[in-house]
Amino acid sequence: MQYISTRGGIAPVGFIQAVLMGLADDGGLLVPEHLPQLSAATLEQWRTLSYQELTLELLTLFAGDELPRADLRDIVQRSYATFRHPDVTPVHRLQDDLYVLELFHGPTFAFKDVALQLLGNMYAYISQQTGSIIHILGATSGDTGASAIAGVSGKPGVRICILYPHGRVSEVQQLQMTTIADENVLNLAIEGTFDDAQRIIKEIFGDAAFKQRYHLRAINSINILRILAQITYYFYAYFRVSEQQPGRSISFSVPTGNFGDIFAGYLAKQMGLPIHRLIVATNENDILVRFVQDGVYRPEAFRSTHSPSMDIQVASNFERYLYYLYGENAAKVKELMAEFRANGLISVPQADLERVRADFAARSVENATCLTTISQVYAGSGYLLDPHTACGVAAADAEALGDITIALATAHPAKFNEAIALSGLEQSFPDEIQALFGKPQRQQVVPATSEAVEQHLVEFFGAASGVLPAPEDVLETLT
Ligand SMILES: N[C@@H](CCOP(=O)(O)O)C(=O)O
Repeated sequence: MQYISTRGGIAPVGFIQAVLMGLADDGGLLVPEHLPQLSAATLEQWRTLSYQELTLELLTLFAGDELPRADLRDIVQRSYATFRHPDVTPVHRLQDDLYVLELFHGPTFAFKDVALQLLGNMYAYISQQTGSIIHILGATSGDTGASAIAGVSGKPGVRICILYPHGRVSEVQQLQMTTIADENVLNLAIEGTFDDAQRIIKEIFGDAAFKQRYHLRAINSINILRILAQITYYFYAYFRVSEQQPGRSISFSVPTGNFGDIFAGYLAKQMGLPIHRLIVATNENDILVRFVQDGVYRPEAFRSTHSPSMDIQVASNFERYLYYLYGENAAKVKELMAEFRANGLISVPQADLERVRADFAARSVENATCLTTISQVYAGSGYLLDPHTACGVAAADAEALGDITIALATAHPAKFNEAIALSGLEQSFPDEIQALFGKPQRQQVVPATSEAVEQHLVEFFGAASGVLPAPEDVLETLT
């Protein structure tokens, strides 16, 4: 399997090069050259696989023979051995036609662990096999940062710097990042929003000389492995629920900010998993909902909400979706992204919008509805939703598709004690989270500019960058 850019400006690269490249060198995003198509017979065979076995089958399709299957199996096994549930991502029936897919059983209690445990182990493997260093730069609105740090912390050959919006993540999210004592971890709290943080890392990754000098790697969902690893749970959940509800049409409701999680569902659908619709569930930062409704993708004023991980205006994976919406036409994507840079919007005609709506429904959920959903679901079932999952459940209710709907439970409520308290509810913290309170924190507050961040990176990554090679220089030792 080869990987190409959504903007068509790079020569195809293999799986490991794609993981290492992160953002494509032409500023686009990497996508597989073709999407594997799965027959009904294959789906039937896969139905009985464990989560780990299913991940191995899916990843083998995308990794080809670039790394030995035994090594890939070992990476997968170690990645999910850290989860607290034997099913890794179990489903829970909440109401008659509504299930939640619990994605929060990993080390940091958020869905990001599913992909970031794997990506962390993949980076450590590449570093070990090639004797090279991995320097990671990532941006977070709260969950990715903690998961990424947990994925690599303490792993030799890997250093990580995370940018997050100062004062705009939950207390627990901040503690999960800043209480890590590992010297390989640097937290920069930037004076801006998540969109500023994401813009800064794209600018830095776009500076080819800087990226190369400091061997920078991505852990955000601009990295294609993030998306590929998240495909598994759509299959796994579909198999579990369709066993219980044979013959029913199944849709997914996905709380989304950066369009990465729902894009993984879209790929699963494109590969042949018979998902009916994907519901885009946002908070009041509703750029994606307005796009599905009006065909216009245009950022508006940023809003702080009870679901801070989705406080995002510019969704980085939207570009990957445009690539598929326009029949894998990289020239068209390049033109649309240039239009976005020049005019601050992308507008699609009605005929194209109909194709969007064949796959997606969309709802934004106001702050007040988010809180009432948490309290009402708790009153009705005793099940405590986190505020992001509450957006997914509220969007599923509002859409009333008549299907079985699986709402992705993207985080554990303990990560968002502020919103739970505002819903009038109390909760006890899992031990791992309780232990964070009162620990010393390490973070530096920096202005929201690439220059300010680059200064810190030079200091943090600088010394090691000159000593050890980049994996690309020694990649043949892997194959
Ligand atoms: N919601 C995310 C924002 C970053 O998204 P990613 O999927 O591209 O890593 C977060 O919690 O950090």
